[in-house]
Amino acid sequence: MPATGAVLVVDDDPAICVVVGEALRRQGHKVKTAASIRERAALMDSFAPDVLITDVMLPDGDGLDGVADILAARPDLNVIILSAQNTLNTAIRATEKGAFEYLPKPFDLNELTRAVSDAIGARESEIASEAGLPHDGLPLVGRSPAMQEVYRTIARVLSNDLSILVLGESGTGKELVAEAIHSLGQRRTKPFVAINMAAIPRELIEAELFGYEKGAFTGAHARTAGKFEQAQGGTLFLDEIGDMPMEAQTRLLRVLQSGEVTTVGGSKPVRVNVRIIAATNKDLPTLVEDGRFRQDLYYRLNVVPIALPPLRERREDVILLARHFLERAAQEGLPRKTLSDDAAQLLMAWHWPGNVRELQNMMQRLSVLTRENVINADMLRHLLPLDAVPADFAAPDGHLAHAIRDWAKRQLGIGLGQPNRTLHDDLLALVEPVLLHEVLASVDGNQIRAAAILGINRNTLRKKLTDYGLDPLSLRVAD
Ligand SMILES: Nc1ncnc2c1ncn2[C@@H]1O[C@H](COP(=O)(O)OP(=O)(O)OP(=O)(O)O)[C@@H](O)[C@H]1O
Repeated sequence: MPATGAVLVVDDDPAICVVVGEALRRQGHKVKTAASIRERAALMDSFAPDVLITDVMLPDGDGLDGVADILAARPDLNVIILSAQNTLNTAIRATEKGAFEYLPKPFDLNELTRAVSDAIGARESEIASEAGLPHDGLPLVGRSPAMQEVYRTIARVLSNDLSILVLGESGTGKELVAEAIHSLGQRRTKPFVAINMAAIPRELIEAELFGYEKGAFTGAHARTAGKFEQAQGGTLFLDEIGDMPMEAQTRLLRVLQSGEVTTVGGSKPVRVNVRIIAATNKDLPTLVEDGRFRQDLYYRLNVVPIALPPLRERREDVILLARHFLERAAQEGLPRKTLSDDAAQLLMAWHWPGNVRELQNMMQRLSVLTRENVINADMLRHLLPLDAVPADFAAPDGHLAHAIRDWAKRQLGIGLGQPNRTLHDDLLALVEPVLLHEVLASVDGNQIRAAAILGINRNTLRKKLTDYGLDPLSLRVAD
């Protein structure tokens, strides 16, 4: 039996209070709801919950403000933050305030109820320290679910020294993630040192990493500290770790195990205290299988993996990133440019083989090269290889976006003056059954596989099928 307790749900959306409240009551929890910070304060005293679930944007202020004070008075309380502002900033603020869990909206109800059970079960909940982290100038842009997952993991590793392995194609932001962990974490006053295994001749890697003594090899004129020593107290970023030669891997493993480095040609070990963040665009398990990467080193580095998906798998971030880079160019003194709707569509349709780096370069070029202030699709086509967008790729997405725009315009026209419209749900009710049907049909009605492809929980899928009256059995291919 999962542990049960008293839960206070604070959200100004009555629908969320009802749905979440019901789900928690079904699990045996006692639930009360509040719609504002004022109501929350009153119930904190009279109801004394074990878990507080609170939204951030509340009618009378920021739901996160005050959470640290509540926790100071009730250190045993577990706080779960819900937020529609799905940025790294919110994730970090939530963790800073000592929140047990942060769930971006829209959240999965099963995930929320599980978080409540975990919170009540975990008497020793890990409350992150009041580190006083900076809130401005956060480097990572993007609000896609994939980036939110990245933010949540970053927020969780700021107050510890666990080794991180950042995975992702070239240009997805792996180094930026490493820098963010360093500059927001407890080592931020110490050095961040990066070394790229693919950029250094193989025979020099050990000397670069561990340093060398005078005369260790031709040209070694003086004792030189390696990257480990340079990063003392801080963070060492080992980029392209999959390209590290085997001998260097063995030596690296020994350093990680002993916490000591010995320079090339030296004999006296030096104690080092560095946090390791490694990154690769290679499939390390395959390299391990092929005998090209040490399995023990892989396990040592892969304590907390952070996977950055390619940009084409988080298209909702493309426009946000594009605008961010145009704005940055403007701040650097280049003319300020904006994107027209059709330019934005074209950018969304491109498959971004070079990921965020490609998008960034493109925006910089546009800032310099276009004379007009508004960049339209024709200018993009003229200047950039975007006319190479494959027809079968761009067209369906483009048509879909057009269709949705037309539909939304129509609905907004119809709905003028009518309150309580539910446009978002109406659209979902139109498109979701089609998506579910196609995916289920592609896997012969197998709900487990369909849920995996869709990236949603199996129970969520089952509920949606019931809601839409879809029958997966009818999709089975007859033998
Ligand atoms: N989410 C993001 N928000 C803002 N800028 C980003 C983001 N992701 C990447 N960038 C920018 O894109 C460029 C490429 O990112 P980065 O160098 O971190 O990628 P990488 O995955 O380490 O690439 P490589 O594997 O080629 O070393 C950088 O200039 C970085 O600042």
